[in-house]
This record gives sequence, structure tokens and C-alpha cells, in this order.
Amino acid sequence: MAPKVLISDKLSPAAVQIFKDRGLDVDFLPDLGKDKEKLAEVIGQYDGLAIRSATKVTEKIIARADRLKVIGRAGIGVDNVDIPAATAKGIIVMNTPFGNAITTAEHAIAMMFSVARQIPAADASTQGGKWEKSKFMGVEITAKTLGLIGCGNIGSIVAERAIGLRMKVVAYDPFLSAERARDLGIEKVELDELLRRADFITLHTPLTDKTRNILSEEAISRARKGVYIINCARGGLVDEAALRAALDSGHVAGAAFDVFVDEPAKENVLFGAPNLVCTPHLGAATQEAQENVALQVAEQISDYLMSGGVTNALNMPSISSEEAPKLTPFVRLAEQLGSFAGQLTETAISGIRIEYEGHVAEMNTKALTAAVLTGVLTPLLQSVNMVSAPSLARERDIHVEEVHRSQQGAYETYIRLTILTERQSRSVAGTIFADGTPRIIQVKGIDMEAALGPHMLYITNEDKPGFIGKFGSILGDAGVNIATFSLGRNEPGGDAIALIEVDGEVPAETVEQLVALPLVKQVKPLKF
Ligand SMILES: NC(=O)c1ccc[n+]([C@@H]2O[C@H](COP(=O)([O-])OP(=O)(O)OC[C@H]3O[C@@H](n4cnc5c(N)ncnc54)[C@H](O)[C@@H]3O)[C@@H](O)[C@H]2O)c1
Ligand SMILES: O=C(O)[C@H](O)COP(=O)(O)O
Repeated sequence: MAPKVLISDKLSPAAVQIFKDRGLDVDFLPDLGKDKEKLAEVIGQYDGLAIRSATKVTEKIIARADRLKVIGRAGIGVDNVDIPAATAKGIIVMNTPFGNAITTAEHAIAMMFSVARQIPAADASTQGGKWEKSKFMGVEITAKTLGLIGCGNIGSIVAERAIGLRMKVVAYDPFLSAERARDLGIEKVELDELLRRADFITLHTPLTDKTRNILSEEAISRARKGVYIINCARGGLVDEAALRAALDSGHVAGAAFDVFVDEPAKENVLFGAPNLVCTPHLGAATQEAQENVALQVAEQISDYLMSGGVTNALNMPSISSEEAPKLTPFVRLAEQLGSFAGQLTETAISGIRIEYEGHVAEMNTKALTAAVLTGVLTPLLQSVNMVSAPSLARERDIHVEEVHRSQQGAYETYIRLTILTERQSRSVAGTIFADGTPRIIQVKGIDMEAALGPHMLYITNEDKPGFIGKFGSILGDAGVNIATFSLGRNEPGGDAIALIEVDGEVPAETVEQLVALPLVKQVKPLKF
């Protein structure tokens, strides 16, 4: 059955065609996202969800999304998606970080001109039959200082355009490197200095706990008298009530806002303030940007659902569509190693070390580590996948270490996993054979070679004669057929390990009989 995708927002119809061309079933219901109840009712039918900002993907929606594997945001901001809830349920959340950046930067520049020259008010007055030439005295922007709060994708495009307009640009962004600032031809400053120097301030950060009300009443009061403030990023970055008071008093000469604390903003404390220009969240609203983001999100969702490629995910490492098939056998091996060790671990895990040796060390090991963690945690937790496993491990204070090295021994490529608990450290290693199938090649430092089937028995015993015969009789008496039998030992007469594939589950009383055999130290049925 083809994967099924819901488009619940006003995406360009170009997305529908992409989904169809890629072999997916698609429902295009552009108003559905606004109806929470209806969305909750139908979400369980879909493998993919494509949205803009009108669909709120809350914890409640996610709880009903039993088939959902991917949420694709045709745009940048994902504050309308409960990412922790999606991650916990193993759903990838992706966006299109560049598709509407130019368009939004252009909107910020347009808003700056609009407010500097009071164009919307002058337009309304002129078309209203008045000719108020002296009322609309503006300010020039040439040689003025533009203060950017946030200098990522959009902020840096705004900076380039502003420099082209002969402005001086200063930026406050704790994550902006000095080198990047130099390349852009801007000056990196602290917020205080920006407030002191900027004639125009434009915001380009996401809304986070750190950026909420970054332009607070106090910050606005420290800004230059006569400053202009532009917000085309997110409502909530500026204290709206404080800005209203500053516009009324004339401390702020003008403001241009595309985004508001509550949207759709049918009412707002700012409305009616002197020299205020507003647009209804139009930052990304150009044909070009909408086409870009719709095509990108449809391609990304299709890649993931059809071939496992992961692009622009916010809660999972990227995997290109080309590398996905090459990675598949290693993901399988990584998950098997994790599952093997996870099923044998009975006390709290404090650390996990994954050694990637040879060819595999050059691969996308972030994704492989996510697969190892999935394997380790699946026996311990309800539902885990490569999306949720890394955050579940972090939540449990499990320290994860990756080691990469070139080929050292006989195997061209291999992965060794070591699990540390308060009681012990246990390691298991595996490789991929030429036919693409995973093999276990070492357990607890003992060499062996075993393929893992759905039902396995893991046995540790003393390497002395008599064990195998008695073991075979017990399984035979219980009607359990042995499919494969792999043995390893550290030295003759020392510690031995057996990995046995059996055709079906081994009854608990049979396991007890095996445990009671002389020479046997541990018997553990494993499932893969
Ligand atoms: N109005 C619209 O229609 C529209 C369209 C697209 C994007 N947006 C919004 O624009 C914003 C910026 O988008 P982007 O693509 O440039 O994002 P981005 O992630 O590329 O850049 C954000 C920048 O903010 C910086 N930042 C983070 N915390 C900060 C802090 N405490 N102080 C200062 N800087 C901080 C980051 O370091 C980063 O450089 C987002 O909120 C996005 O949702 C709005
Ligand atoms: O974050 C974004 O990409 C913008 O806010 C645009 O949102 P929209 O596509 O829902 O208009």
C-alpha cells in the first residue's frame, strides 16, 4: 500500500503533483489544519503531514497520529509543532530552512521603507482625496545604522541588502562568529550597544525562552529616541504593550510588524498606534517562495517515506537518498548489536561506547548511533525508533561515545558496541558480509560468527565436554528445532559462548532445564 500524505494547509498545489509523481497517495485539504477536532479525527490515517503555520500539531494531535512518520513544514518556523511530543513518538519533523528566506528578507526591507516614508498612511490619504504633502515627512535610510537581532539565514540576507542600500549594519547574535560577521561586512555587537546605536532595529530570531520579549519595555527604553522597529520574525519577540506606549510617546518613531503574539491578529494593542505599518504574516507570501517551499517539502517527505532519505530534519540526523540504501544493512547491524546488548542488560545503563572501524567509520555514524540506541532501548521501553532513541538516551543520562578508526584487523569494516552498567561492561561486535547480511563476530571479546534469526538462545558455559549433547536432548524433548549453532571460546577449557537460532519460542520450563545443566552459567532467549 502506498504511503498516504495529508496536506492540511494552503500549500502551492505543486506539492500535490510531486507526491503523486513519487507514488504516494495524497489528500489536499487546505483548510483542515484550522479545525483541531477534524484533524484529530483523521490524522490516524496518514503516514505524512505537510503543513504551513495554520496547522497546530499539538501533543493531542500527535497522540492520535498512530501511522504518522513525518511532519513536513513548508517554511521555516516550527513553533506550531510540538517537537518533543513528535520525537517521543518517533515522528520526524522537517522544515525547508532556505525556501522562503529571500522573500522574507525582502519583506523586512520593504517594511523598513514603508515605515521610514509612511507609505501605507500616505497612500490611504492620497486615495482618500487629501493631498497632505507636509504631513508625511520621512527619514532617509542611507548612512543610517541598522541593528539586526538575529543574523541567521534571513538576517544575513537583510544585512547584504541593507549594505547595498548604503546602511551600516550591526548585529546582535550570540551564535554569529566573528569570521562570518567580517565576511558579511557587518559589526557584531552586544544587545546594549545595538540599542544605543541603531536607527532601525529588525528582528530575525526564532521565538524561544531567551528571545521572548527580547525587546522588553526596559530594552525599548534603552533604544535611541526616534528608533524604528521592524518585526518579520515571530510575534512575542517584542513586548507589544510596551511598544504601543513608546509609539504613543514618540520614543519609537515607527514600527512595522508582520507577526503578532496572537494570530490571526484581528485585534491587537498596537493597532491604531502612530506610524504603525502592519501586514498579516505575509513574510513568506510570494509565488516564488511558496513554490519553493511546497516543492521542497513534498520532495523531502517523499524521500523519507519512499527511500528513507532524511533532509532538514530537526530531530534526526540527515541521510541522503543516495546513502540510505548503502546505510540500510549497517542500520540493521547497528540495531541488532544494540538489541543484543540491550536484551542482556538488566541494570541501569550509564554509558554506551560505539567503535566504528574501517569503511563504516566514514559513513553517517550519527544515524548508525541512533540505530544502536534504538536497539538498546527497545527491550526496555515501549516504542522507540531512530528519531526518539537519542533523546530518550539523553533523558536517561546515558553517556554515548562514538570512536572512529581506520581498519586495524581482518575485517574491512566493523562496529563494536560496549554497554557500561554499574555492575559490568559488556561488548558485542559485528560486521556486514559481502552478501549484505549482518553477522555477530565477537561477544565479550570472544570471537565467533553468527547470523541473528528471529529467535535465538544466548548461552555462556564452561568449555568442558558434555554440554552440547545434553543441550540438544533437552531442546529435542521440548520439540524445539535448532536452525543454526555457533560457538566461541576464549581458550580451551575456558569460557565458552553459544548463539543458537531456534525455530520458535523456547518455553520457560525448557530454559530452566538448560540453566540447571552443569557447566552452564547463563541462558537467555533473545528476539530480533
Ligand atoms: N514572517 C514570516 O512569514 C517569516 C518567514 C520565514 C521565517 N520567519 C521567521 O524568521 C525567523 C528567522 O528565520 P531564519 O531562517 O533566519 O532562522 P535562522 O535559524 O537561520 O536564524 C536565526 C538566528 O537567530 C539567532 N539567535 C538565536 N537565539 C538568539 C538570541 N537569544 N539572541 C540573538 N540571536 C539569536 C541564531 O543564532 C540564528 O543565527 C524565524 O523565527 C522564522 O520562523 C518568518
Ligand atoms: O516560518 C515561516 O516560514 C513563516 O512564518 C511563514 O509561515 P507561513 O508559510 O505559514 O506563511
